[in-house]
Amino acid sequence: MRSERCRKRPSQVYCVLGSARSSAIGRSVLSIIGAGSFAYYTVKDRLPQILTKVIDTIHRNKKKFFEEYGKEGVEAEKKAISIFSKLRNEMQTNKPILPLTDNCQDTDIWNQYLDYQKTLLGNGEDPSWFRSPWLYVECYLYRRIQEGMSFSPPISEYDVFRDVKNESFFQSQQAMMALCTHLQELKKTIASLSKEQRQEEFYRLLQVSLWGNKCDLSISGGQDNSQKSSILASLESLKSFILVNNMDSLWNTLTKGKDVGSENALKTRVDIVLDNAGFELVTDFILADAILFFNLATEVHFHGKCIPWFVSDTTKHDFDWTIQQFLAVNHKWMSKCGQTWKENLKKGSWVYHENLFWTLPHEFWSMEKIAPDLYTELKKSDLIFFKGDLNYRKLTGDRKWDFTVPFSQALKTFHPAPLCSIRTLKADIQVGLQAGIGERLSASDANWMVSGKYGVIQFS
Ligand SMILES: O=P(O)(O)OC[C@H]1O[C@](O)(CO)[C@@H](O)[C@@H]1O
Ligand SMILES: [Mn+2]
Repeated sequence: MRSERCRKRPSQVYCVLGSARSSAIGRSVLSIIGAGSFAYYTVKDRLPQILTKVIDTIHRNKKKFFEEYGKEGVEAEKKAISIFSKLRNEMQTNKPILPLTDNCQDTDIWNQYLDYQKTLLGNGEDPSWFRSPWLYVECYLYRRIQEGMSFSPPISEYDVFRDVKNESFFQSQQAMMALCTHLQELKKTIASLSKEQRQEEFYRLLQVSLWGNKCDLSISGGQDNSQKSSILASLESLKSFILVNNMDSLWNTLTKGKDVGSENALKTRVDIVLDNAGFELVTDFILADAILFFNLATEVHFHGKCIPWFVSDTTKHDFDWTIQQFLAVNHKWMSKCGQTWKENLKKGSWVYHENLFWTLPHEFWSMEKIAPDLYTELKKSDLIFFKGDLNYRKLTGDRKWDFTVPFSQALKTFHPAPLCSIRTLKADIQVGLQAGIGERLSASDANWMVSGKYGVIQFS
């Protein structure tokens, strides 16, 4: 039985297989083997914890399913719980990774990727939960959750992370209000701002968007991780935690050949590959709003996920829901923001895109082969922001690069347009550092790569 989510997807071009094989050559991939690594801890503790929360959420919604679908809804609840309990057991007992059976648009790509993983292991051995690349297994879990829901009609369309995403949104409302107020005040004074002041404001909002990335619900195992207070006041003190800060390159890219402040901006397109819904998404909206308002671009294109992903990642529903919340809230500046954002979408100066590639396990350097339509779309951009940790892992192939390897080298062949990662560090991978920095941090703080305390605004 195929779920709506599977069926209604726009048809997209995918080439199964392709050059993924050669991409594995070179640096070794972060693997789960070896107790003590962050990858091992993720699969041993964090992912089962997330799955347990999924089971609890489905159970908590039993009444709602009954009200919506009657007895069938309750049957579906039971079925989903049984599927996910079995899945948790597979994971915890290190069973082989199973092929998908749900017949969606990306099912074959996933299954061929599994075959490919098998060839990498050799000796006819099957990849298992603890004997596979970390990035692959973690992505696979979310795809299995999607499959489990598709086998549980009529509740298949239910987003098992919606409750926790919405809760986290409401927890950070104060911080959102502060941001919206700041933006509206900025808009009032814009005419009197010099080029340098505009630049300073742009930098401020970039940093807000960076620290917004602390708030993901995957690192916290699904526990509340929202931004409670205004982030603006903390920016100065957080500056020293930005390990790579290429904000000048971003400003130069967006202002090159332009008279900043003039109304007649040349057609310029910025893309934001979104990460988490909730506070982070709002920081991205604020940044996107300011980019248009400062005439740094004429269009902002957002890219979201087709299925619930890494707990808090933004889907189309989250995107629309967030704007709806802003429109409905009883706060002058929040609703003003909501109106502007709704109009932007209507006018086409904001555009939302979906593509299945974002919920595949592939490194971005295989995008051109696997999802050529998406690669072509991104080539139209003047600057692409990649938000968050998972995007960074996919940009750099989740490889054990030396800290000083240039970012553009770690991207291998992925160069659709000038791009920038805005990411707090939550996985043990980092490139493009000045010599000695990585070693110094490792000596003073064993968790510096996974705590979310450090960040990068890294341009290529
Ligand atoms: O929302 P983000 O920033 O992509 O982070 C996702 C999380 O998933 C991971 O990539 C793996 O669990 C972490 O490194 C990170 O905490
Ligand atoms: Mn995320």
